[in-house]
Amino acid sequence: MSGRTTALTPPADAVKPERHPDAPAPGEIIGTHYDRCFGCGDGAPHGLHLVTRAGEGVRVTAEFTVQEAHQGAPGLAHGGVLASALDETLGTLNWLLRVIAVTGRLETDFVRPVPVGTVLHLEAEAVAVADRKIYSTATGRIGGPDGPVAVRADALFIEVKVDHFMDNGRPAEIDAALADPDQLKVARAFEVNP
Ligand SMILES: CCCCCCCC(=O)SCCNC(=O)CCNC(=O)[C@H](O)C(C)(C)COP(=O)(O)OP(=O)(O)OC[C@H]1O[C@@H](n2cnc3c(N)ncnc32)[C@H](O)[C@@H]1OP(=O)(O)O
Repeated sequence: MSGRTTALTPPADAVKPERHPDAPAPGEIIGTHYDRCFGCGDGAPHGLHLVTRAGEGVRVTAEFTVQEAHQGAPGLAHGGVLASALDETLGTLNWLLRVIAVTGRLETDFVRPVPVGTVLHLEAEAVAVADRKIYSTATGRIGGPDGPVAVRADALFIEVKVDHFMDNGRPAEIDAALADPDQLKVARAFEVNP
């Protein structure tokens, strides 16, 4: 039984999120948006290396294998790492909406312990939009995509302008990302859909 805060209940005037016509097709892998992203980047050695796929509607699925570097208690995944996996999966929904957004609130239930070596099967869905606010929900299952729920989260993402990253990120990484000759990579590093 989970008690959500009112901040995660969509207001009465919220609408159903609409998948953007140019969103990746269902089944398509949504590649990493930034090489050094802890959630999905290949250049983050202890990162989660999450592989996310577009689903139907405004849904995504992802898989994350818990590594030794992700432990909290001996042989068990750290709760913060599991919350990160949920956050990353939820964040990827914004690619399907073609909206730049950041996590404002993330409420996580830890239902079952997750041992090292486990594949966490994640699924997320955007459920409502109200102005700049995007309400979404996610689960992480173990033992297979239809296995028992080990973690779940509800989240509120807030739409931002690209300036959010330019104004607040450390200049060294911003400059390095902007210097990439691959314009697609530059756009994606700042979470702008191509
Ligand atoms: C593929 C991509 C993968 C992405 C990886 C996963 C995503 C992430 O982890 S992003 C990183 C973590 N998040 C952050 O760093 C965000 C830090 N926070 C901020 O920058 C700001 O607080 C920000 C942008 C969220 C909101 O600030 P601001 O733009 O000034 O919005 P503000 O006017 O305060 O709020 C807008 C609305 O959202 C609501 N809101 C804002 N924050 C919250 C919150 N924490 N809880 C509930 N409601 C909130 C406000 O109440 C307001 O609602 P209303 O319009 O009804 O009055």
